[in-house]
Amino acid sequence: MKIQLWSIGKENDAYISDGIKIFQKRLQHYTDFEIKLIPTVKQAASLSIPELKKQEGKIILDMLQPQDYLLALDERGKTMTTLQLSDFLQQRANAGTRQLIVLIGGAFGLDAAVLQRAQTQLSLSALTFPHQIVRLIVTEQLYRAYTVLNHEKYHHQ
Ligand SMILES: C[S@@+](CC[C@H](N)C(=O)[O-])C[C@H]1O[C@@H](n2cnc3c(N)ncnc32)[C@H](O)[C@@H]1O
Repeated sequence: MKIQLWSIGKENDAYISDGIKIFQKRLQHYTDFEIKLIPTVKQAASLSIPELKKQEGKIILDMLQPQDYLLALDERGKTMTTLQLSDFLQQRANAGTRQLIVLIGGAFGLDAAVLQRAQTQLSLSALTFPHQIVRLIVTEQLYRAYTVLNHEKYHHQ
């Protein structure tokens, strides 16, 4: 199963990109993993935040293939333990999902139409994190989940 991490926003700051590189490289031992950054829609004076989110949402919906499984990161979503995340990944692979899109919103979050398209909305916590930090957490958590599936000594209960 291919996993693509899509994230709205600018390039990572150095302190984030160093961490992501470490876990991305490790994760790639287990699965085909790619990160795609989607530039933020420029906030023109006439564009309200809901309009901006809608435009970003349209871009994402156009990028998605009908058969893609969309896992959207949203603080109001459901929480999972690391073991549940591993089970989720195994279930997706067993179900024949060819491409799992893990999506992180921009500064104003994800549009309602995108959240509706998502088969799963995942919350990392009730706290709001900056999207760059979410990129790092998600990459590490995917790596952690794959070490569980591969019985590697990384995750300790
Ligand atoms: C700065 S946050 C956006 C906050 C926005 N005000 C909202 O209500 O969604 C940017 C993105 O990071 C992700 N994010 C931030 N905190 C999160 C959390 N606790 N759980 C899951 N995703 C989170 C979401 O994808 C969110 O769209």
